[in-house]
Amino acid sequence: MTTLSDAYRNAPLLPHHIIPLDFDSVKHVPESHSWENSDSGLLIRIQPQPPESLPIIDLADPSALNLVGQACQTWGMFQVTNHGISSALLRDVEYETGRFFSLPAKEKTKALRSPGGASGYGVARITPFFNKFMWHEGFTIVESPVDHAREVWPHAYQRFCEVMEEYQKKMKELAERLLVLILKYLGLPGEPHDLHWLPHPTSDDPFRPASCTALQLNYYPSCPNPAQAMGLAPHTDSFLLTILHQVNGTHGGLEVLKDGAGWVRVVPTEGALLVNVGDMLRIMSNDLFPSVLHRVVVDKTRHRMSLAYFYGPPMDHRLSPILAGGAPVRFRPVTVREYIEMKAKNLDDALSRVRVRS
Ligand SMILES: O=C(O)CCC(=O)C(=O)O
Ligand SMILES: [Fe+2]
Repeated sequence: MTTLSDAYRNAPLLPHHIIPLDFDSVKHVPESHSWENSDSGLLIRIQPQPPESLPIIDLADPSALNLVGQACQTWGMFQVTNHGISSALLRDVEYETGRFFSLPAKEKTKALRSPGGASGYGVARITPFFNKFMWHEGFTIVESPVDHAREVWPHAYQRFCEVMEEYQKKMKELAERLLVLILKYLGLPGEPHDLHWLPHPTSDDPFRPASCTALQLNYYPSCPNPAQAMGLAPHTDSFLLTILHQVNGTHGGLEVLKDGAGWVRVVPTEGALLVNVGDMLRIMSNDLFPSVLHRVVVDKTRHRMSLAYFYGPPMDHRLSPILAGGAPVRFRPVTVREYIEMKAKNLDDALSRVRVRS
């Protein structure tokens, strides 16, 4: 079985594309992190639209299937309540995430991601595609964080690992529950034999192939001049679904590029989780669902944390559009592994490389 690390091994990163700035040590935004004069023009701040337009869906609502499907189609993003993740578990992951990021830089770098690795501490994986660095630190967990956590806390790593593993387990259940709804909405018939990695409604197959997942802990320190900085540059997520928990109450920081409306601020709803469509679901939906560009802006006085759980099919699964009603095929088949490798080398161009018709 191939793993996420195998897919990244062919696109190793340079050390300066892994080690974050020691944000505690700077009083001004250094040139390396100032997007103000960058030619990308990404920093244009468009007046945010009213936040209430992003759908909030109660998963206990009998019409959840249609509401989720429609939100995927119009926004590619929505918030969910009644998601089954306890507030105690959310508090625990927030605490453990904060415990890691509040360590001195020297301690955090003990968990540094290796150049060709998928997991560990480091800058955002999209960094090499931009000529400026982001106001961000990340910690990626693929399955168990134990190897890296043990480097940081040789005698106190267990709690961190237990909490992160429990959270991933619950996130996986939620992702699969959402995916079953979404695939039904797309008109997928009863028991598709090529999607046997999804849970069966009545019997659990112990030999079910492992889906490809990762948990990304994000930390955005407060910034002396937020207008110059970029928390996370615009990108789309690669996998089928991302489930995002935004920590720090309601002040937000995430913005989504909405067709015709510009950058719209996503204000977190207390207790809700945010779900967004990734490129792989865009492929499976034959372009019906957009995988939307999103970015993060930073704040002068408050740091922000978020936890993004990425869920995809097993690495060897061949993604191809589910066709209802004989629509023309928009994407050629591609394996999960091929797509992740393409994205690691081409970022925004990856999707156009599998597109056969626009
Ligand atoms: O921090 C956020 O709100 C967004 C994080 C994100 O987009 C990601 O990790 O891919
Ligand atoms: Fe993202």
